[in-house]
Amino acid sequence: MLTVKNIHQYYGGSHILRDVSFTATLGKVTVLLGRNGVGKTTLLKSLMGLVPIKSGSIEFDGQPIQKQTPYERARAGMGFVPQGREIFARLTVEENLRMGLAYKSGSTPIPAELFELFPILKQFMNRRGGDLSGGQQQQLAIARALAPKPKLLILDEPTEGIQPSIIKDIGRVIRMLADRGDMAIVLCEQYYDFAQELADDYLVMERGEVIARGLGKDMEANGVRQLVAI
Ligand SMILES: Nc1ncnc2c1ncn2[C@@H]1O[C@H](COP(=O)(O)OP(=O)(O)OP(=O)(O)O)[C@@H](O)[C@H]1O
Repeated sequence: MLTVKNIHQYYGGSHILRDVSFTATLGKVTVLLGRNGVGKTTLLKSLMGLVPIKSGSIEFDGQPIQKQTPYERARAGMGFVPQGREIFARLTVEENLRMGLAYKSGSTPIPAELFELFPILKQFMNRRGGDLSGGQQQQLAIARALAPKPKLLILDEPTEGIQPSIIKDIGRVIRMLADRGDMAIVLCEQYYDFAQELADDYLVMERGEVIARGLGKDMEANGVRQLVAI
């Protein structure tokens, strides 16, 4: 589904991503771990085309996409939940969800399934995004990314600053989406237990490089917890 090969990225003269390669597969959650500042967000932004890569290739659904704009990547079926959520605070929940459908035709309805996944959004449909709790905003950001039915969902630290009950709900949704088998999920996460519970595959980054990888079920035995401990 997603094949990343040998990508390098720089901010000015700083070499941030160093020869990063990995794949994400339909039906699986690929977890990306690493301490603060190792380049995880930069990697996710590179996948979405939000920052340019210097070299390497990104193939999505059989097509090279590294030259495509973020808009084209979204249209191709890549969904992104950014760090810090970035919902539109002054727009209502409904309007935020419609933003997720912005590149579809105007008549595309908001999928009813989103309200089964996150019932609170139905209840707060006319409330402004900025008036939701952090956890509700995170659910909204995930629902907005899901609205156009992506084939790949990329999430950047969805548990950051979120209360435990909502973290559980978000975890259940991620597992359910992966188990349906028609979506690949890339999850960047600092919360180790959450990451381990969801991981089918894992990658650990350090100073812009992938330094460890394997199956989620082997994370504990492989000492990943120690690798990412602060
Ligand atoms: N826009 C930018 N311009 C210059 N340097 C940047 C920029 N964004 C990030 N960096 C630097 O790139 C490196 C990687 O940052 P990045 O945000 O990708 O790390 P991260 O692993 O996602 O960290 P965190 O967990 O804190 O979000 C850091 O050294 C950071 O200071």
